[in-house]
Amino acid sequence: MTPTSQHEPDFDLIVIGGGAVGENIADYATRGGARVALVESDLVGGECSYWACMPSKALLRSGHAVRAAWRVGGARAAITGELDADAVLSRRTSFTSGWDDSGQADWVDSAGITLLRGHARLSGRGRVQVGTDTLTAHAVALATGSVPVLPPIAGLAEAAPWGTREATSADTVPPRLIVIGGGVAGCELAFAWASLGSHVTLLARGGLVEREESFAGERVAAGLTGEGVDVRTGTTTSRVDRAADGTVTARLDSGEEITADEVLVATGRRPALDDVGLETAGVGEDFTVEDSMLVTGTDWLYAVGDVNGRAPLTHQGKYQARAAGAAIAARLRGAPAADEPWGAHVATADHTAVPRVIFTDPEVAAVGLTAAEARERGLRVRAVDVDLGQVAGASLHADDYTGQARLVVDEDRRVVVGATFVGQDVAELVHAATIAIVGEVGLDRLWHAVPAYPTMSEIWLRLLETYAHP
Ligand SMILES: Cc1cc2nc3c(=O)[nH]c(=O)nc-3n(C[C@H](O)[C@H](O)[C@H](O)COP(=O)(O)OP(=O)(O)OC[C@H]3O[C@@H](n4cnc5c(N)ncnc54)[C@H](O)[C@@H]3O)c2cc1C
Ligand SMILES: NC(=O)c1ccc[n+]([C@@H]2O[C@H](COP(=O)([O-])OP(=O)(O)OC[C@H]3O[C@@H](n4cnc5c(N)ncnc54)[C@H](O)[C@@H]3O)[C@@H](O)[C@H]2O)c1
Repeated sequence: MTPTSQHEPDFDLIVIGGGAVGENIADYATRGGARVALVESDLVGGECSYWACMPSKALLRSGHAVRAAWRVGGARAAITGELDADAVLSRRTSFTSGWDDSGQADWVDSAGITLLRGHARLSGRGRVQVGTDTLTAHAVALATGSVPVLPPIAGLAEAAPWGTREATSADTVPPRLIVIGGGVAGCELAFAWASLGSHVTLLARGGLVEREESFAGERVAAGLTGEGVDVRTGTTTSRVDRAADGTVTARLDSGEEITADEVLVATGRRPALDDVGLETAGVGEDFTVEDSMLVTGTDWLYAVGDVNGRAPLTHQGKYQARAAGAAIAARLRGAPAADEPWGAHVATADHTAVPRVIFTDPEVAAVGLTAAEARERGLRVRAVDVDLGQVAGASLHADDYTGQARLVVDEDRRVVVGATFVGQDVAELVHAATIAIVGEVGLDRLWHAVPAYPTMSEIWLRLLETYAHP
């Protein structure tokens, strides 16, 4: 990537894709002194701002607030009406700025980044085509995100189902909704629309949120059922049809048919690599990246965020972007990259310390490895489980609070390698666990991290006590 060409290229760095990740690479590289162009074909800000994290969490939040009050004696009496679905939808819209990206485009401009609108395509080393223009750069970063996968269910494509974009931007509540997919998006959106008054049927071919500890999926299923969702696990959908009156019918392998007003498909995503010209860079779609996000086998092409498939979450993509943006700027200056593990220019935490929060009720907040994953990696681990409801802070938080916490402890190093909390409002508990894992804080030292009384963080004390006295 050394700037050796005879003609100075148009930019030091061209970033393809202006989602949260692309914006961050561009920003960090610009701060490091690079001349950067950011190319976006749709809305600057990408999926997270307009059709994913922000609108989905806004759809969920109002229902969580009402249930939280309902669970506290005294506060319950103050709830005298129903959730106002129209107001929830309009609050959701405010979080997307009405799907208007001018605020984010202004920020790009103010950060000194050149914003180009249009579809970008690689056309060889350091060359990017945008419309009829071909631009050159020392380095190119792909931050094109991911696209939904439509499963091969007969009739499904013709039935024009909702994807997550439609489910996060709809402005009316379908009276009946079928959700296909029991992963994170399926569970969150089933919960959101049920809380807004839709009668939701969730069709999962296995269990729910199966990448997490199994108790997480079981508790999420109970939460969904409590919200009125008809949860069908271990179910295969063999056919979907939309009738002339607009209703949709899903036929299950059992022969049962379920009819609804809309069907949402949330069955996973794949890297967005269609028509990006990867072949012109001599790279296959099964590429891998180094920890600085440099595509293996190249010295100028980076792939950051959902597109590299490492940890498809906004916070993790932005973390990769900070590392990659700074690494690119350093390399352009001819400075050595800090690419040793945990250095400033690498995303080491992707391998061992990715935090995940599922914003259903109960919430699931987890980081690092599940017990099963740790064992698959050959670690000798012990799982320590504690009932979250035992903690004084939790019982104050909500009457009859129920929840569960698990630490996964590496018995050889006596450090935490995984943690999972399931219960109302546990999202904020996970960062302490992330710090313990990243910092490799020994269990003996963790005893000195005293949780304030009476907070839910006292769960840490119970977990350490249970570890010491199983
Ligand atoms: C329903 C849902 C809810 C989610 N909730 C959360 C959450 O709560 N927390 C969380 O951490 N993560 C969440 N995620 C995941 C999160 O949305 C993604 O991890 C994140 O958006 C990835 O950012 P990105 O910048 O890599 O990709 P994207 O946000 O997809 O941005 C990529 C951008 O590139 C543009 N682009 C693509 N190809 C080209 C091209 N050839 N030329 C020019 N531009 C191009 C696209 O238009 C897009 O704007 C959720 C995902 C979904 C589907
Ligand atoms: N709170 C959050 O952080 C959050 C929320 C939503 C999405 N996301 C991100 O977005 C990504 C995509 O979410 P997702 O839920 O679509 O993916 P996912 O991979 O979490 O879940 C996909 C689900 O679909 C199921 N599935 C696949 N094919 C199927 C079929 N033919 N029939 C029935 N079920 C089928 C899978 O078994 C799995 O349960 C996630 O990986 C996550 O990174 C994050």
